[in-house]
Amino acid sequence: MGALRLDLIRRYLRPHRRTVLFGMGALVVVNLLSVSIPLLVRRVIDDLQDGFALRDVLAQAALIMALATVMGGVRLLSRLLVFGVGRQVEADLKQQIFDHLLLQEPGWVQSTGSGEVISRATSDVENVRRLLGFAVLSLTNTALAYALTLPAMLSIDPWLSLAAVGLYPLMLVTVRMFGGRMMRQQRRQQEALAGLSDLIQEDLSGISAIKIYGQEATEQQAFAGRNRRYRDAALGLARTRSTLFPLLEGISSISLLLLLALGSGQLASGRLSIGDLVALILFVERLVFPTALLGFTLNTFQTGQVSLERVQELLERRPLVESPTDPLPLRRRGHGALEARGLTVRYPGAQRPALVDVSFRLQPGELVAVVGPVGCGKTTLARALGRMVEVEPGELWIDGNDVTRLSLGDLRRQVALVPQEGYLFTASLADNLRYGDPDADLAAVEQAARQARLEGDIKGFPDGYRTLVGERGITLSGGQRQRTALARALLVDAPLLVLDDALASVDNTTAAEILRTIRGEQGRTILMISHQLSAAAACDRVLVLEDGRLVQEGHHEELLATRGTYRRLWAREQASEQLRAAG
Ligand SMILES: Nc1ncnc2c1ncn2[C@@H]1O[C@H](COP(=O)(O)OP(=O)(O)OP(=O)(O)O)[C@@H](O)[C@H]1O
Repeated sequence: MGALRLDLIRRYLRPHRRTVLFGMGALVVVNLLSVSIPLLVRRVIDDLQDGFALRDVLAQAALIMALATVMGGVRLLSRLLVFGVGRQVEADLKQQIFDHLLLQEPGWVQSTGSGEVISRATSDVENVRRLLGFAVLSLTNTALAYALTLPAMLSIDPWLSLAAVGLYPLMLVTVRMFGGRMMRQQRRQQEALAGLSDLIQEDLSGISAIKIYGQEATEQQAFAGRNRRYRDAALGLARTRSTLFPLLEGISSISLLLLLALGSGQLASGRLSIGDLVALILFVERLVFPTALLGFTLNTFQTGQVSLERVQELLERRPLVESPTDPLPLRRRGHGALEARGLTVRYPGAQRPALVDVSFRLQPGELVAVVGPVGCGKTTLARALGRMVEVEPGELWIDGNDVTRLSLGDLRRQVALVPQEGYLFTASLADNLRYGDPDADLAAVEQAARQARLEGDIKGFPDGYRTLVGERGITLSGGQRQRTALARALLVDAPLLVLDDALASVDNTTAAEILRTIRGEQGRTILMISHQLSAAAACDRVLVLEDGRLVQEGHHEELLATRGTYRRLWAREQASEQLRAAG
């Protein structure tokens, strides 16, 4: 176990210290009451030896019952208070993690893996909740139980008391031994269950592929394997539990027997009253639960500790791309002038940069294509413009402003990025379209849909703009998805529009119409990344990238007349089109 992060525990508990203190106070009351009850019972029994007075006995019994009831109520209160703090910290942490995740750049989320991030935001946070709720409560309770009960027992008969609780460390050791195994088995069972649900989810999403390739039997086998693993994990856990609990009961019964055997000797010799013996029995019984629980608590501390660190590591991760602390004020829509001055972008951990010393200028209102072989850095350029990857100061300028000096919010209002695969949220089509501007009215939404040539498709949808799309909604075709993503970006009305192969699934005539409309209506600068050189031919200018470098720049005709990458790519495209036409 690493060093106990008391600093973190304190930090999480600080906002709730009053509640925690109240909870602890309640625990003190509970433990005082639970020590006083056996002492009262002892007095009643001893008084009975001197003669039976019904009224006195009834009065004492009523008092004991009242104390027991108060104790139950206060115990409940202490649990509600301390467990409530655990739940509150859990809710706060989840919110904090979620807010923090939204600050991270997309590349980090992709490289870390959503499974890892989700596990930290859920299971680790739950372990922290158990540490701050259950573990804190039970540790305090055990400490108080021993601190108050043991002196009371020793005052009755020290040797008998020590003999009775002498076996209790054995109980602790047993729980520690089995508890560790139980936790590992619990984790294995959870993982097996997660594996099972992952497979169901994946197979349901990929059901078409399973059918096309006739892989039902393979998938059934895979499922049977995971199902078996889950069953074995669950059985293993049940076996450990059903060994541990009888063992604990056994140790506690031996303690009791020892107490009765030795105590009856003391009774016979008159060194112990019946009341003393009964009180000792009640005390010994009372210590069983806190002792056994201490073992589980130590395990909870151990896992909670690891989880605390994992959650903290996540929360301390600084996003690579952050808003400047003193951003330039930007009050109006810009003109969409863009300039790259020696732009160089390197992905974290990459051997070589994805963009190297790229320089170019775009005048407001220009339509410029970016082309180049696969992996030459086109998408990276699009990401750099929206600062989805880190850009060095002074290398990228929009309307004369260094992009790193603009707040990320302002920058992203100036640059609308349309990716090849626009993500659709499970919501109405209208809400998906107004995602970047939730207050946009229906007229604006309709205008954007018209500009992106999506209107005709929407008329064919069951509920028009109210049609549910995304995971749980209707499936849109590739072209419809792309035009939806484009309309979403148009609605934001940014002066610089970056299309990352965003019209690849749209036919050439429609794509040309869309481009004509969107550049004409609002005076936008458009940077169009494309795999199709025929689309680039219609642009004002073409930038040609190769191996992350800008190798050519000019109009389509000009570039064709020059020996170089563009002419090579063009020849290749023509050849493959001829092949397609022939075949
Ligand atoms: N998140 C990332 N981390 C590390 N390297 C990356 C990352 N994304 C892209 N790269 C690398 O950077 C280089 C440029 O990639 P980029 O996606 O910009 O190329 P592209 O021209 O858009 O490719 P394509 O034509 O396939 O769309 C490639 O070598 C790619 O492997």
